[in-house]
Amino acid sequence: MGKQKLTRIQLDKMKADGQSAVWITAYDYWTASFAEEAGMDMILVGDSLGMCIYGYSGTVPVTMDQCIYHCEGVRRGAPNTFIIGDMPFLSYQVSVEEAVRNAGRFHKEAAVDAIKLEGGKRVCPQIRAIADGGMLVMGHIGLTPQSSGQQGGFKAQGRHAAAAKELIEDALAIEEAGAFALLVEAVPPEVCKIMRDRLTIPVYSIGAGVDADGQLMICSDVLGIFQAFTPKFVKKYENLGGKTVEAFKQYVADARSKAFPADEHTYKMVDGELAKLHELLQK
Ligand SMILES: Nc1nc(=O)c2c([nH]1)NC[C@@H]1CN(c3ccc(C(=O)N[C@@H](CCC(=O)O)C(=O)O)cc3)CN21
Ligand SMILES: CC(C)C(=O)C(=O)O
Ligand SMILES: [Mg+2]
Repeated sequence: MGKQKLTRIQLDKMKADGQSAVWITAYDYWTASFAEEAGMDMILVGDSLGMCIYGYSGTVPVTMDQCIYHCEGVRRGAPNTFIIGDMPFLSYQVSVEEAVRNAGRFHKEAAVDAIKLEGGKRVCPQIRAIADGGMLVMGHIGLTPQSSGQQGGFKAQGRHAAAAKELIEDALAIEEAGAFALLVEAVPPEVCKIMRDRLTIPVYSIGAGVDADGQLMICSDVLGIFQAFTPKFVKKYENLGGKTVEAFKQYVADARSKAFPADEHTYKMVDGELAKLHELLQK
């Protein structure tokens, strides 16, 4: 028997027990299958795929279709893991109706377990409507890449008392609107701890310190395959970028020197058929 997919009831219990839920992003089949094998509690198919997979400089260009396709692959790779679809820019901002319809698309077309969207009080009507539609919604505050223009770039948030107080009010409003969990990104740990202590729902951190109900990291950062920049909160556990270049260089060298392909990489003609072929070619 494989592992059992978590439910929100278990996620709530993990918070109550002080047990960290650990999750990572994945954008494709094989990363998802490794994440499931490694025992991740959840997988986020982040709109960070725009940067990590497509090479955009931000997440704003990412479309619903791109998110759905990547969620489908991730679901096939991790059939027994709680998967969260990340709603891309303009899939929920225009109206509550569009938000519900697009949240529903993630569920119908990609069999996600929940969706996540960015913003505080200003997206609470959308959070309420999606929850009323029967879906699990996760909030996301602090550094919110889809509004990086307003934030003046990818900058840590809530470092001053007034801004921190606003973030805490956003967190409370998100819980009140019916979110099942909240993600806090690039915020001082003290502020995240206050949210974790004041909210009933789990509060997860990416770059918001250890005093949270769990941790998220981006797979491309953990593996060392994202080259454009390294957020302060990233810990690289591997250098797959460097290892990939090394492997590719080895292949180039072998193929150029004809060390590859070797005999064991080739197919043999059936016994006696080569002689027959030469005979046929004489005619
Ligand atoms: N690969 C990857 N990892 C991520 O964590 C990530 C993405 N992509 N794409 C979307 C956003 C962008 N992210 C970021 C980017 C930078 C910082 C950061 O630490 N910025 C510094 C310097 C900012 C400055 O002054 O220029 C900071 O202190 O806030 C944090 C999160 C998080 N997200
Ligand atoms: C950076 C995380 C929180 C995210 O939303 C994503 O991966 O898209
Ligand atoms: Mg995102």
